[in-house]
Amino acid sequence: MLIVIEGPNGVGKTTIAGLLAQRLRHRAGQPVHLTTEPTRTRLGELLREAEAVIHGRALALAIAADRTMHVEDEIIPALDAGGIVVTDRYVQSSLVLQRVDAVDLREIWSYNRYVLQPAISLYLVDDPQVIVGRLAARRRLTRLEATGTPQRELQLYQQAFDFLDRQSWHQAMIDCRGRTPEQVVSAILDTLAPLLARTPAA
Ligand SMILES: Nc1ncnc2c1ncn2[C@@H]1O[C@H](COP(=O)(O)OP(=O)(O)O)[C@@H](O)[C@H]1O
Ligand SMILES: Cc1cn([C@H]2C[C@H](O)[C@@H](COP(=O)(O)OP(=O)(O)O)O2)c(=O)[nH]c1=O
Repeated sequence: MLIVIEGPNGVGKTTIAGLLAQRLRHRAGQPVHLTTEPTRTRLGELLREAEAVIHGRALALAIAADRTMHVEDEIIPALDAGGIVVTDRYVQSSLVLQRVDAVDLREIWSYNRYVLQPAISLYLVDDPQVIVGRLAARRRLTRLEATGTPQRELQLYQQAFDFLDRQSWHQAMIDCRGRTPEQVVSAILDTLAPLLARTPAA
C-alpha cells in the first residue's frame, strides 16, 4: 500500500510521515518503508541543490524523472516485498510547486499521469498564519519556498486536490488545526482504517 503525505511547506509533512511510519510499524505485520521526494538518490540530491538554478519546464521534467525512478526502483520493489510505503511528497507537490514556477497544471500532469496511483494521498491543511510562523523560524528557504506563500500554496493545493479528484485519485484532506502531531497521526490512522483492515496486522 502506497500512502502519500502532502501539503504546503511547513505544514508538518516530514514530522507526520515519520510518526505515521512509526505507528504503522507498531501495528503492521509487514515492513514499513519511509521515503521522500525529491529522492535520496544522486538525482534527488542534485535536484535539491539545483532547484536554485533549474526552473520551470526543465525542473518539472527532472522532478518527474526522479519520481519515475523512485516508483520503479524503490516504491514498487518495497510494495512487491509486501510492505507499506509512506512517501513525504508525490504528484500533488508537482501540481503545486511547478505551478508556483509558472508551469501549467495540465502540462505538469502530462509528465506525471503514468506514475503509480497511491492507495491514498493525504493532504495536510493548517491555518496559513501557523505555517507563516513556522517558515519564519527556518534559517534558509529554498527558491520555491521563497517564491510561494503559504496562502498561495494552500490555494494551489486545493486546486490540485480537486484536479486529482477528477482523475479518480483516492485522497483525503487532514485538518491539522490545533492538533498535535500525535493527534494528526491518530486522525490519519482513522482515515486509513478501512484500507488497513484489508492488510494483515501483527
Ligand atoms: N501538528 C503540529 N503541531 C505543532 N507543530 C508541528 C506540527 N506538525 C509539525 N510541526 C512542527 O512544524 C515544523 C515544520 O514541520 P515539518 O514536518 O518540517 O514540515 P514540512 O515537512 O511540511 O515542511 C517543525 O518544527 C515541526 O516540529
Ligand atoms: C517533490 C517536489 C520537490 N520540488 C522541489 C521544491 C523544493 O524546494 C525542493 C526540495 O523539496 P523539499 O520538500 O523542500 O525537500 P527537503 O525539505 O526534504 O529538502 O524540491 C519540486 O519542485 N516539485 C516536487 O514535486
